[in-house]
Amino acid sequence: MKHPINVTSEIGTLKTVLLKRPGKEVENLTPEYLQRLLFDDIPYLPIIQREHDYFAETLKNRGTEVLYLEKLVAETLSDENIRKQFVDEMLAESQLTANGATAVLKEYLLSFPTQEMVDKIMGGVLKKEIDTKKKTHLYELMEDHYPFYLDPMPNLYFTRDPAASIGSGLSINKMREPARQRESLFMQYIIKYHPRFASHDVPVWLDRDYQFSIEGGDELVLNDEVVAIGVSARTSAKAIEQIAINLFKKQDSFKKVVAVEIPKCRAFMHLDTVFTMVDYDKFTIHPEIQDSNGQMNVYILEKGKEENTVSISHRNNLQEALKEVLGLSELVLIPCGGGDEIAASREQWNDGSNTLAIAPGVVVTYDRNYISNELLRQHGIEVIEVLSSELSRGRGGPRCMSMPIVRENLK
Ligand SMILES: NC(=O)NCCC[C@H](N)C(=O)O
Repeated sequence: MKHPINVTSEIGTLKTVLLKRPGKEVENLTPEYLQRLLFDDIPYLPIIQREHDYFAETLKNRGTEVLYLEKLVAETLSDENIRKQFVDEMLAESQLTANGATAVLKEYLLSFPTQEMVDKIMGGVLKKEIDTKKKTHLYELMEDHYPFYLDPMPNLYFTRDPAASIGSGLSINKMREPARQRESLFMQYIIKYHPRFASHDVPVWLDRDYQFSIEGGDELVLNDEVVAIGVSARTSAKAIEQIAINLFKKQDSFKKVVAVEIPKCRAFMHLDTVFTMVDYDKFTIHPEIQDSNGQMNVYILEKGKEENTVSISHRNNLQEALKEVLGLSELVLIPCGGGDEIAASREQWNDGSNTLAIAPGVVVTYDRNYISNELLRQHGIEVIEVLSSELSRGRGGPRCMSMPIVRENLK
């Protein structure tokens, strides 16, 4: 059987992708905890599901195999011992909001059939679901208005971020925000125990035990030699240097990691919210990541002379740096919102720069970003629009909502 992971570009024809259909976790959002759970509003579940199904159908209609995270996890946990081990680990990482809840929660979760258990872990467990027994301890008698034992994971439909396929392996990410840190545990189990992956010894370039954060929205595989990684609010310079060292050592096709520094703010949380690749020589960009002279900090990391080191050189122009590393004489940056101050800002907020390429020059985008979409078309890109009223409330677009597992290699 062929190796189960193969991603050697951002734009090669998308053969297999991992999605997560939004579920109960989205309905467990309340205004009080929105900020902490990294949402700006509460999506309406039936509509966000309809929009997500439309997104999945769009990909399937173009020949992409769609895998669902929630199904892979349930399949992974079909063995009783692995299931118990997973629940233990998940509970240990869940910073339970009441002392002594672990044992009772474990029993509760394991009482469900596996798929229901997985959906419950993802959706969150309310205290009132299991608070039936007589309260005997002081802490149990104390008034506590926090509703959850296990927090919901509403950001799971952004499958891009907890892990990223690079070449034949992946990074399983230490995520920056507490609200998302448990998400990458699912991928760790899938890679280790799911029959599709387990027997293939999938290389892990950086795993979730690494001390410094990195998220998939910052990791862009430009070709089989070059990876671009955003230095962002979510991804640290230290993790970038370490993954570069590991990639140069273990996967010999990768020669360069381009670290692109972007402003550290909520609207630009990952590199892919302001910059994506749409064709061999075309990228979307949100103009605000460059200064008034069109400059920004870009660092090129290459294998160092000593073992486990990198050599680093600085550039201050993204377009020129990309031409250099990709060996191109011309390269186009297509500005989000056409560069108009208001349109750019509005459409970037709604992920106008966050395109998912499904083949060279073919992208999936949100329908609401009509100015950016039109501009992409004017540059010869085929733009396939998907519905976005509710999906966009989580602050991520088509690239964020998809984790490529297999892409065709570029010729
Ligand atoms: N790659 C991405 O930019 N993903 C979007 C993540 C949105 C999510 N609400 C978050 O704040 O992490």
